[in-house]
Amino acid sequence: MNGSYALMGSSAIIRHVQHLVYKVAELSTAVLITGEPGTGKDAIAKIIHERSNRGKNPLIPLKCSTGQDESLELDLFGYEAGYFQGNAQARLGYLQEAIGGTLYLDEIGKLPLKLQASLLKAMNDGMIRSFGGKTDIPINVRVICSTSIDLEQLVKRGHFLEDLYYKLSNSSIYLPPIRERREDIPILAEFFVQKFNQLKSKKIVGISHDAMNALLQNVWTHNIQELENLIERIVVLKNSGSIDICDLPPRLRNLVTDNIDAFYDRTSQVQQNISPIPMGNQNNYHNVSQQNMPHFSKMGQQNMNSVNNYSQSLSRDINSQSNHTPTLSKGNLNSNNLQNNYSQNNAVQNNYNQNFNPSQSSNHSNHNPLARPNMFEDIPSEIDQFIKKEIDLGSGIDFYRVVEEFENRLISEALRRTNHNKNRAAQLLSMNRTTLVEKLKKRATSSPIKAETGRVKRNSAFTIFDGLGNDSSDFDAIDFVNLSTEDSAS
Ligand SMILES: Nc1ncnc2c1ncn2[C@@H]1O[C@H](COP(=O)(O)OP(=O)(O)OP(=O)(O)O)[C@@H](O)[C@H]1O
Repeated sequence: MNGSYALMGSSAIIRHVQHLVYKVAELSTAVLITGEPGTGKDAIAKIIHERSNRGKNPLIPLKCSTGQDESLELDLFGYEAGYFQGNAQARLGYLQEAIGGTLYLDEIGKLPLKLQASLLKAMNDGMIRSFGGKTDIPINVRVICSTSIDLEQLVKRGHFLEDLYYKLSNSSIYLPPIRERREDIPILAEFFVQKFNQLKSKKIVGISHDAMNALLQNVWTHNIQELENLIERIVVLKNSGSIDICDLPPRLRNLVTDNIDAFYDRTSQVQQNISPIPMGNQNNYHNVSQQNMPHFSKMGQQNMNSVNNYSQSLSRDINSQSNHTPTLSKGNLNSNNLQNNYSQNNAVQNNYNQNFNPSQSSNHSNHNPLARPNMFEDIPSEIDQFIKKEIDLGSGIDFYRVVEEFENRLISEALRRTNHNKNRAAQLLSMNRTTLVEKLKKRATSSPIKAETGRVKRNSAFTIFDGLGNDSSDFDAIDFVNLSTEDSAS
């Protein structure tokens, strides 16, 4: 939990996360932050705490994956003097230390079941009793948790308390791996160069095109942490100049491609292969992604049009930088300086965005699987078609029906894209999970026809929008069935 308090990135995803961070910072409820290791969960927890009205009070971190069950329990609840034989001194538990502030439980999925129950009780009662204590102590503590394991799976297997899961996941933030938001790599890499320039008193001026090209194509199994460690190592070994391809480790040097379009096409295949794999299967995930990594040509190729365009457009664009890059900057790590240095690098980011993010560049508009500025961009045209059809039929438009259709379509699409994970679907739609569940319940009770089996058949509204080539009939049925089981508690 040390280091910078800045949240860097310009992808649609990171902007969405920033939005969620602002929203949950205003609340006092528990927060669950999910994502693979190194995606920035600790950083987000810190920012939420800093931005909340508890920000001036302590943020107490506890890693649930370390220590024995008993010592974790003592850490959390504390003990009175004389509780152990020969132990004279009392010790305050973390829950007490965090009073008025935040307790951050890292890797909550590793918390033993017995302790999960004690934590849930403490959260529900707002009271704890230390070991050897005779009275209950009121605690006003916000709990933020993080996990890189899929808690839903743990609940299903009986390794995690369902009630605790629902209490925590009411406000949840998912951080996708960096390979799903590669647009953020240049900005993060440049940010880390500045960070370690300051910390190590170095004067590295930036990252060359070839080197950045390789960074963009790496798989980053340990996500941002791996990128940060790499940049730190390079800055330590170098004194000045820019980071070039020869400064990178050999496995990265081989990633430079002579054809950036080929890279996008190949990466698209990789992404299609890996995206549906749930968080819990990270090992499989890495295997799959590595198997499918494209074979890039060796370094030194110069015909990377996109990259060359970058340098030509740099001077042209340097004066027209937008402020769209979210930077949540706080804290003690000379963040002002970092931000100042960093803002100069916005130019670099935007140029990389233009060259590597085809959604912002007409040259590549059909290629980019990496940037997802608008996850639902295909939906408005479907709605347009639907409206046209209604008008053509001469029946006019039923305003409320069209609005309802649009809402249904967005919800269905979000669920489909998240493999029916309601937490993530709610995140995609920037709505609370409970709101989503309510809407699904309404949808289930208002129109669908229940079959004898208890499953729910799609109503005609969904058929109208079945134009994506995806058979969503099973999906709708499964979705409503889930409602009566999984969601009845929430
Ligand atoms: N968006 C970001 N902008 C700047 N730095 C970031 C960002 N996300 C993560 N980092 C940095 O990357 C490093 C790894 O992030 P962090 O420790 O928060 O990840 P994590 O998901 O909590 O990892 P773990 O699961 O291993 O605890 C930290 O130094 C953090 O400051």
